[in-house]
Amino acid sequence: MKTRLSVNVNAVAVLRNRRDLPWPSVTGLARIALETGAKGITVHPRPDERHIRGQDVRDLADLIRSDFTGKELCLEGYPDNRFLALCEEARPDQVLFVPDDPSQQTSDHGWDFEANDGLLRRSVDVIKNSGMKVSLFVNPEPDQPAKAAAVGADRIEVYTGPYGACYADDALAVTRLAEVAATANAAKEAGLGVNAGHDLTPENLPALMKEVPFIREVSIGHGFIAEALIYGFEETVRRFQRAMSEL
Ligand SMILES: CC(=O)[C@@H](O)[C@H](O)COP(=O)(O)O
Ligand SMILES: NCC(=O)COP(=O)(O)O
Repeated sequence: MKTRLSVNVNAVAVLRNRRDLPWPSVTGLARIALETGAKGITVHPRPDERHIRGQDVRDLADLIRSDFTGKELCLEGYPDNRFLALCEEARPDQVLFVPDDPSQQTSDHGWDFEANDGLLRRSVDVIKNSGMKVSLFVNPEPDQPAKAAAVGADRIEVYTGPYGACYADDALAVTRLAEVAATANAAKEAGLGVNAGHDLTPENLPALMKEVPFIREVSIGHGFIAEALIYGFEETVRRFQRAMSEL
């Protein structure tokens, strides 16, 4: 089973929103990524619409549904009524619930399952009853996947930010990678699919894929856009695929 690459295009919307103009085009660049071989698009429509807006979600859902059979849309967000309503409207293939406070700069931690048990059970039910996959963002701690399974998740997404941040410290990277791998193995034992995301790059992906070859999907945004500014979207998809040994 090959690991799927889902390109997160939040940062394209950051650039687009600098002016009251429709370029760079979120759907246009998503199309290039999908035509080049990415298996999906991920977006995080945050409450303040600092980057991805509700209309971007609708446009991406229409694009993938009409032109890219077999490719997937993943929506990420905190399960408030606004986000759940957007998921019901757009019907993505997968929803990732993250515990983000609206004021957070980015997603930088997984769920506190004890404190959010009722919210997660209700929200997971809403999405699964509508026929969409549910993934829950978890810290790289092996006791977390069982808690995700207990509230009904289909998958977890292991937060790989601490691993990605070790780009200059090989010893620490080994430790952080072991934490990710232990969490992924615990999820597999709990019968959950395993996704991974946050601060992944062509440099840190090979070791991750070697250690955890059963990852179903990696979603990559910040590192993807950083590469694409140098190499362009098409070549950057290929660079990530090589790093994932897809080619
Ligand atoms: C869930 C995750 O780790 C990222 O997709 C995050 O949602 C990115 O959000 P920003 O692009 O707003 O930093
Ligand atoms: N779920 C992770 C994601 O979609 C992208 O995270 P990042 O690569 O922007 O850190």
